[in-house]
Amino acid sequence: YHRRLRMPLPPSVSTLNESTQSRWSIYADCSKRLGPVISAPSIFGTSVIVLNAKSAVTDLFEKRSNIFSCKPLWPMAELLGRHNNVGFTYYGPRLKKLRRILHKSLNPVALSKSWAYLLQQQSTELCWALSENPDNGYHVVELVVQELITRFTYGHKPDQEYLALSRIISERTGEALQPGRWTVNFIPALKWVPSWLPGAGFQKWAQDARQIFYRIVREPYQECKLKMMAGVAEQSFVQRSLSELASNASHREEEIVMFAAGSLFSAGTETLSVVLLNFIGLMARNPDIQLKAFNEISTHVGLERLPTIDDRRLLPFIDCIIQEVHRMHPAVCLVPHSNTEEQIYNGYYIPKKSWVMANVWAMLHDDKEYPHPDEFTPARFEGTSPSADPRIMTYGFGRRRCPGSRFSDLFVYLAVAKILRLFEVLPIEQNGKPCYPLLESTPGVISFPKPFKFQLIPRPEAHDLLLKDRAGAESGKEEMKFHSN
Ligand code: HEM
Repeated sequence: YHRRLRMPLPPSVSTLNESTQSRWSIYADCSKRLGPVISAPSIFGTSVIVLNAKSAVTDLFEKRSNIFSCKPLWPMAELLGRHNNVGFTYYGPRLKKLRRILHKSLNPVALSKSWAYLLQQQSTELCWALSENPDNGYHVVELVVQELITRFTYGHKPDQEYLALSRIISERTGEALQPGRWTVNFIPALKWVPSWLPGAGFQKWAQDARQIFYRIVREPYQECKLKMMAGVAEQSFVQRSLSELASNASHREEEIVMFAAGSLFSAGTETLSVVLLNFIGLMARNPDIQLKAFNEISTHVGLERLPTIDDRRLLPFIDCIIQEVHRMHPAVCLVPHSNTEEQIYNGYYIPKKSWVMANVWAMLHDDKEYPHPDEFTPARFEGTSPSADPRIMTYGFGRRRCPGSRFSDLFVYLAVAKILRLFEVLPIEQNGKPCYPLLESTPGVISFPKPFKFQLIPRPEAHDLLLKDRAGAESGKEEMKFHSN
């Protein structure tokens, strides 16, 4: 009470008119007047603090990570069972176990030893699928990324049913998180109200979604276990993690593997698709940048083969493009954390269990750090220090930083380098005029570009190179097979 009386909350943004501007850019504008730390209209009756500067995010999410590594409370999402997912798990021993098991399969050594093949193959598949079905390019990107994540997690491609159920869960989760829609989000005790009571229809709605959620988490996991017992499981996150567990592992330990696996589809597919779609859209608007990248590949890798992971250090301009794509359009513009204790920061009071959001978009559009931030200029990253790299921010912070960042970054590199080697990306034409992708983003937690169309013009030898790469990948497949007995 003493602190609460003496310290003010950060200066507040009174209204949000999201019809004309996204929330992150409204917060960025306000912070120019009010300072880097502001408070926004509350969500579910809880204080919302927005951090618009890198220094504030470093001070709180990194230096005070013991306090700021929790996630906000989402009672309705809990009713859907989503608190079992890594991204919704509150900070504590369970989260540490989940992240430890993910790290075992996603650390740099595991990546180069175990997943190089999958990343190489699936990035070539992306180029092949795009060349086969260019009119539907936007959805091709999403589908290939979904295949990548499911193959990594369970060792096989997703079937139509799994994709359909995952889509339902993603939509239901979005609805569960809608501010103001559910009373239980304001009064968490309603979680315990039985579904037969009048007015408790939300319980039935949540129960249906929860059953679907548990199905998509349990069924592929059980299938992978059965394949392991039969000795025919492909290498995957589940297969690796289970084979490392002791033979007398408890049910709880197995559950950790199951829920860590069940988190990856929702955490990895949309974010990764967004980055690739923004890349393609930005390329369609920037032919000169494509040419510069193609020349870099032609000079340092040659035109006889596709770029590989080992070529990465030879292609600094490709990396500049990737950094600039992340900077222009971060996949997650507002990254929410929560604090387990009340805090004072720069003379302001931050109540316990606030929503504290890092405004990644604001930090990456700060014109002091990135002059002319609305212009797509990959060359701004030529020779810059690693501290300017936007990926320090776009993959999150402190103890919650994205565990899939290295895996994802390697895939983005391979996809970008291969697309730039194989194709020229052009806008489609309408009435004889180029129709450039607008790349307006949707307002959700993950900011997808609105669907757009593009054309791909093959560069020399593109088709032959793709055929050769696919054949090579197929013949190396046997090495991936895992026989547990
Ligand atoms: C370009 C693609 C991606 C981007 C931009 C991205 C970004 C993020 C961000 C911003 C967070 C929240 C971090 C925080 O709260 O501070 C996060 C969390 C997470 N990401 Fe990613 N991610 C990507 C791809 C992936 C992939 C491919 C995987 C899995 C293989 C993955 C797995 C996760 C998981 C499990 C979490 C939850 C971590 C936790 O809450 O402790 N992500 N990611």
